[in-house]
Amino acid sequence: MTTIIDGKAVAKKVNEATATVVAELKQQGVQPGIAVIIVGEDPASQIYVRNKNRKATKLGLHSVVRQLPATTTQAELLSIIDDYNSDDSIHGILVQSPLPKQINEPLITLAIDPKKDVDGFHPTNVGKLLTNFPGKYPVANTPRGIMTLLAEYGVDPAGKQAVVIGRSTIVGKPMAALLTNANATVTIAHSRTQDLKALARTADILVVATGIAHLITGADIKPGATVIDVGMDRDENGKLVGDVDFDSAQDVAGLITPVPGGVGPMTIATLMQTTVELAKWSDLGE
Ligand SMILES: Nc1nc2c(c(=O)[nH]1)N[C@@H](CN(C=O)c1ccc(C(=O)N[C@@H](CCC(=O)O)C(=O)O)cc1)CN2
Ligand SMILES: [Mg+2]
Repeated sequence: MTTIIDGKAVAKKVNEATATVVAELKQQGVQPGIAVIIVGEDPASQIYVRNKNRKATKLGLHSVVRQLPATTTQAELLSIIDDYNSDDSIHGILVQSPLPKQINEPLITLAIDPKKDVDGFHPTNVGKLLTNFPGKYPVANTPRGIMTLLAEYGVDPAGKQAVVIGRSTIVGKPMAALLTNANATVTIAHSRTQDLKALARTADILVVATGIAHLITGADIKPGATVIDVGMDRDENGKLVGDVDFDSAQDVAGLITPVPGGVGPMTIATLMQTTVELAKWSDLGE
């Protein structure tokens, strides 16, 4: 029997908890605020940003979307980030990725106040994650959301073999750090990994974040493994599919996330959760 992990249901649960915390914070005179900056007209990014704004407003947050033209310069973007860094009504700042090529993305990440870095991409926060630093700091929302899914479905990473395919700053690297901190034995694989599929078959927990449609099939999965598909790809008919071939994989996996409806919904739910935490930590000094 394979369990299909219901990301929508878990996201709903996370959002309900967030709404409760927002109501408590408002009683104490604090309204958590998020600013999302988007540069250019990438259609997928437009949808994600609209969904973030809708969800934030629905949960009672103060939500600002700053739409900038694709021709925005590095200096202009830095100046806008600076404004939000010193705006007390904003607790979380997010610059939607990808950015146009004239923008130096690492320098943008560095410009965000680490205390308002709701994506958890600032090197200060990445360093804290990597060192399993004590205390409170933001962690990248997609991998954090995946940890929430694992916990909800009773998958304890401790002592397990985990393979993370993909080494991005948004998913692969923070995912590997979170699994390591949870006492899994973690291997990061990527496009230069030799015999990737044999490695995938060693995983008790397999996280796939490559952007290659159907890279992993049932034949590459250890029977009973937990398979987490972060991919959002288009197949030859333009249909949204994952990096895992769900049809063949679901016969082999113990637990598996679908695309859509698995990891995706957790990204925005966890983003809202993180924004509210940042507000709590800064305004209530927690
Ligand atoms: N600054 C950031 N940029 C980007 C991030 C990020 O975390 N921070 N992540 C992605 C895009 N993303 C949010 O920004 C995102 C992607 C997917 C989903 C989602 O809900 N997916 C659904 C399917 C949606 C569809 O039908 O197209 C699902 O998988 O069920 C939410 C947010 C890149 N940029
Ligand atoms: Mg404040």
